Amino acid sequence: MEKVNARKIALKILSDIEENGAYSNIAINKTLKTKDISTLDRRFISQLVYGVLENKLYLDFIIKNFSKTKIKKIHVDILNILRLGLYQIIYLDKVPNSAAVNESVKLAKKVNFRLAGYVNGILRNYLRNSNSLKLPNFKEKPIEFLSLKYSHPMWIIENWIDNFGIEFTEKLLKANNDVPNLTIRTNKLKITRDELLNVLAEENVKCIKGQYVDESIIIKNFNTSIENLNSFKEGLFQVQDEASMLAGLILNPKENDFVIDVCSAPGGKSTHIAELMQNRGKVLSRDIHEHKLILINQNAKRLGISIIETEIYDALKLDKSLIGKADKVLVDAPCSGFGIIRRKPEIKYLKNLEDIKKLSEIQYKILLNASQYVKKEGFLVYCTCTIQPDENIEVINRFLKDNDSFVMDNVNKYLPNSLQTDKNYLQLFPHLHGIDGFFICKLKRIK
Ligand SMILES: C[S@@+](CC[C@H](N)C(=O)[O-])C[C@H]1O[C@@H](n2cnc3c(N)ncnc32)[C@H](O)[C@@H]1O
Repeated sequence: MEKVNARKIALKILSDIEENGAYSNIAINKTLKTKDISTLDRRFISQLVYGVLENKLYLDFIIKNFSKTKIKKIHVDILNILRLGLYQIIYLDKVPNSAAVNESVKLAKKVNFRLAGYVNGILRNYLRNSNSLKLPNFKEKPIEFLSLKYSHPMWIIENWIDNFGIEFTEKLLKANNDVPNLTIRTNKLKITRDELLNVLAEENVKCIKGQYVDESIIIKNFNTSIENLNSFKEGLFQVQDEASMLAGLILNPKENDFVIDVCSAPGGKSTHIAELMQNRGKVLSRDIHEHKLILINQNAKRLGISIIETEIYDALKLDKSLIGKADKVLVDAPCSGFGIIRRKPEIKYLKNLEDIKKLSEIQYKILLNASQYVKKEGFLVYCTCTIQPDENIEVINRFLKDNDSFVMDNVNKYLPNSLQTDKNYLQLFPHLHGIDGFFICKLKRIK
């Protein structure tokens, strides 16, 4: 195995995210898949990338304090080298401070020899004077304090305090910086969960049963690419969080149903739905992005599913040929993604309140079109991986106000005891449920 420089790889991934808008999970997987990297280095690279993204506002607060050059004027690689160095100093006990500084200086020399001294100066200055750095006082400036402590933009914190209260918000902010579980869904067309647990044990994968869903398995301490496992190649499972699996279970598709999934790529839910239907009937899986439809076909093939038909289609346009045709329709709408900040920490810095407003308009229009495809007595499930009420229950309330042919179908009958809710719909939060933040609501067409 060739010697790799984990910090250099982490730097490249961070700059790719910052400059090219890459998603962290995809950028990390892509890099780790193509390189022969030891388990230890994989873990270190992921830790560095996620650590910097999770704590970016706090790290930048420190840099602002010790740098004469304004943050915006610092070369992106040098800024990320500073963030990486500070992250190691503050959060990684196993990395000696001297190593964090020296390795950062070495990296800086490769970017621009003259800036190595600048990097060295800031990191050493922080080490000497870290005690002088104080966060704003919580009582006087709670939003600024929380924003820096947990590195979330102030507008999100204000919004969450308005919606959920301050104590709830702080717990949510803390959970958003935790490492999420890697969870997989047993492909029950091919294997039972118990059998899969044995197969994975033989492949030296440590795992336990999931918390809520019968087909779920949580993988522990796994740092090589999951796609290299034979069990994956043979289609015995699909990577999917339990929150997403619950959407399929709440839709509750039956054998020989006709199901339409209007925003379906990369096919996590479509393939689950097809499995729940015993691969009998039809799932029409649509998406606006053609390149993403390929992923659905690849997943379906690997999982041994033949009832999924993929089609490029803009869900904002009504397809008259499908009106009243489907037994069940799924709208897994494009959303802010604020339920999965643990998986993609960069998204908290990318969206603003205006984006949320625009998204809720799109979500409402997609829901309105999709509702027309549902047969009488058929069902419509609307879900998102966000916790914003304006993208979730407010979209549903607006829809129900305008459409008296639908009523809410209580989700409790599809849920385990530990997820029973006093609402008709399900809103999951990472700090309360230990899985992704997710919203799921089921509607029934009554006329
Ligand atoms: C939340 S993701 C779907 C995830 C998928 N259901 C799964 O479980 O794997 C939302 C999807 O909506 C798609 N999308 C966004 N706008 C769309 C539109 N106007 N019409 C159809 N699909 C759209 C995106 O390309 C994205 O794949």
